[in-house]
Amino acid sequence: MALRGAFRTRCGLLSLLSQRLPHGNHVRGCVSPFLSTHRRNNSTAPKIKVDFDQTAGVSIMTLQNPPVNSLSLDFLTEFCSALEKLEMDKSCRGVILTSGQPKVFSAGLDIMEMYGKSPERCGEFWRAVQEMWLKLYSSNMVIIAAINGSSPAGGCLMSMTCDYRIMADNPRYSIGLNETQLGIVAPFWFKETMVNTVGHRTTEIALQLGQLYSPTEALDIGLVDKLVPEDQIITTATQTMTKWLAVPDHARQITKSMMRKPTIDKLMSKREPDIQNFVSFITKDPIQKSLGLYLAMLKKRKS
Ligand SMILES: CCC/C=C/C(=O)SCCNC(=O)CCNC(=O)[C@H](O)C(C)(C)COP(=O)([O-])OP(=O)([O-])OC[C@H]1O[C@@H](n2cnc3c(N)ncnc32)[C@H](O)[C@@H]1OP(=O)([O-])[O-]
Repeated sequence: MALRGAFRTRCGLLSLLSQRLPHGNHVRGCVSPFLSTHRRNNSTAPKIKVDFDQTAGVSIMTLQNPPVNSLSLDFLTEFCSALEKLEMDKSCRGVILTSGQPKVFSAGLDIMEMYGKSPERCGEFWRAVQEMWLKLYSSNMVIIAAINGSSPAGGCLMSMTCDYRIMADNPRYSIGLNETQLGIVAPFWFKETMVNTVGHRTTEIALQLGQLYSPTEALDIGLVDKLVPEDQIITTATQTMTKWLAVPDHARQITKSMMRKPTIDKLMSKREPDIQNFVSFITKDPIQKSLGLYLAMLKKRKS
């Protein structure tokens, strides 16, 4: 499998571091204040904030898993549950995904979930990653990403599952599937999501290099659809949503499904082997060593 190839590389760690309609006008949701602390979120505070505008039929899902919205098992479980509730609520036709953390949309998969964990736990984690992707990519709702910060790896994957991506025009932010830079390999469904977004050749280059793109570069290759000043990102996402929701739901949904079904079916038919493949790869000593080095590097860069 593709993952095996990663053993041949010593990690490239060092190089990285440089949907119906509504009544009333009230806002629903599990509203809680953003955590101001810049520490790992081990608390039981909600990791997702959902604000539902019933008049518009649109929810804003704000990721709030400090410090960097990494996708931990707890986060993924809560996210999938929140998304499923919205999916089942026929009055909700659209979702805007954004971050409540400064500078970061999502740092991708929580590396701590892949480091020093048992095979059983790694398998549970990977099933949750698959579930997040399946729920987002196959959603009947219009999903717009308001990418107000960096979005590497799993963060980029999450963004790519959306129907439209608006990114804050800040050259300090980056987005891309940088897995190879950690000495790990993006699985086939990460790869196919990117191919479906930017095309085969661009994906080939991007994935091999583990390329992270600036907002301008991401717009150039079609990884994002629009750049706006950060303070206009939610307004722009809301305006864009109005345009998308003007299209009859059934026609848009069937079209979306036609575009995405082959990739979704592929993962559905290979879920268990994909989990086994991930577990056997990630628990190998050289891969664990790579992840350990990368984590150390992240901390060192901070100090
Ligand atoms: C087959 C598998 C496919 C894999 C897919 C993936 O998504 S793999 C994932 C690939 N993802 C990446 O390669 C992204 C790596 N991350 C980054 O590049 C940067 O954190 C940033 C640009 C997202 C934000 O920069 P910033 O200057 O605003 O923040 P900062 O850098 O100061 O970090 C603050 C704290 O968060 C910690 N931490 C960070 N990320 C992760 C994580 N994913 N997980 C866990 N922890 C993480 C960091 O160590 C630090 O901890 P400390 O010392 O407080 O205990």
